[in-house]
Amino acid sequence: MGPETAPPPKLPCIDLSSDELIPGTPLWDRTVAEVLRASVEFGFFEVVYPAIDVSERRVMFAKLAELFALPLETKWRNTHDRPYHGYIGGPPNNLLYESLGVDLADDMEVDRFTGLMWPQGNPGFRVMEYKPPEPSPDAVINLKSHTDTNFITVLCENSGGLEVLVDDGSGGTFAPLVATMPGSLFVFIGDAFMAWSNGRLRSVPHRVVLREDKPRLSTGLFMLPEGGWMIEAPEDLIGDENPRRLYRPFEYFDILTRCYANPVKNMSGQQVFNELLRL
Ligand SMILES: O=C(O)CCC(=O)C(=O)O
Ligand SMILES: [Fe+2]
Repeated sequence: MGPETAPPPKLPCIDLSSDELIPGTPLWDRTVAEVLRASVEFGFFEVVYPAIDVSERRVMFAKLAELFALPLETKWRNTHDRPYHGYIGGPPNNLLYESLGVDLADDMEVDRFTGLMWPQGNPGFRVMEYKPPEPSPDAVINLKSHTDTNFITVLCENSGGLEVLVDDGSGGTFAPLVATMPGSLFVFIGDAFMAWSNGRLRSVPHRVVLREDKPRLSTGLFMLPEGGWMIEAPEDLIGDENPRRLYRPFEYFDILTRCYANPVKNMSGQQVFNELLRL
């Protein structure tokens, strides 16, 4: 048997598709309140945002499949001195998960990346491919449970497999994130945002489990703070609920390095924040 997963509960889904979603309108204020509530209660939400239409997504995922089909030697060219920014996965480490990162993905960086990989353009996102287990009678965890260390992650995926830890009143169970609309994106609050918000927003453990005999492709936009700055919760977020700062000031890349310094690959970001920074 594969890892256990709960049936899908009602998870937050926020509609950002309306042209009338303009700052200052009641619709804007209601939507902001929904985003805040989902970030506090769940630490993630689905976004209905059909700006990338279904056919564009199909083209993008076909390109990504070509990208991951490149020889390993080509993908290895995408190196980076920061953990989790270059190429990850592939043999001999993990046959079931691969990812390629493009840092500060402006036009120049995307050109540099595509120059390494390909002559044509590609979106400047970290892209992930998960291979189904072979043969695949059972579900297999392709990406183990973790919280994201950064501020905000936006995921765009071609098929299911993503699961989040939801509170079931007895320590939590993993529930599949099933997109309610074909154009949906998934947004996750990361540990750095949790600490910056003085523990108000939640960073939620999630994982990837493939149950179908079909590879999963996913692109992620990972919003990180700039290096070299000390980050701490603003005064406004110290109040009735949390009358003092919960986390020490931190420099983001120092924390990221500590997450990956652990020999058993990584302490989860949440563990690092809680063990090293919690006041
Ligand atoms: O495959 C995905 O969409 C999730 C990837 C993920 O959770 C991560 O890279 O932090
Ligand atoms: Fe993640």
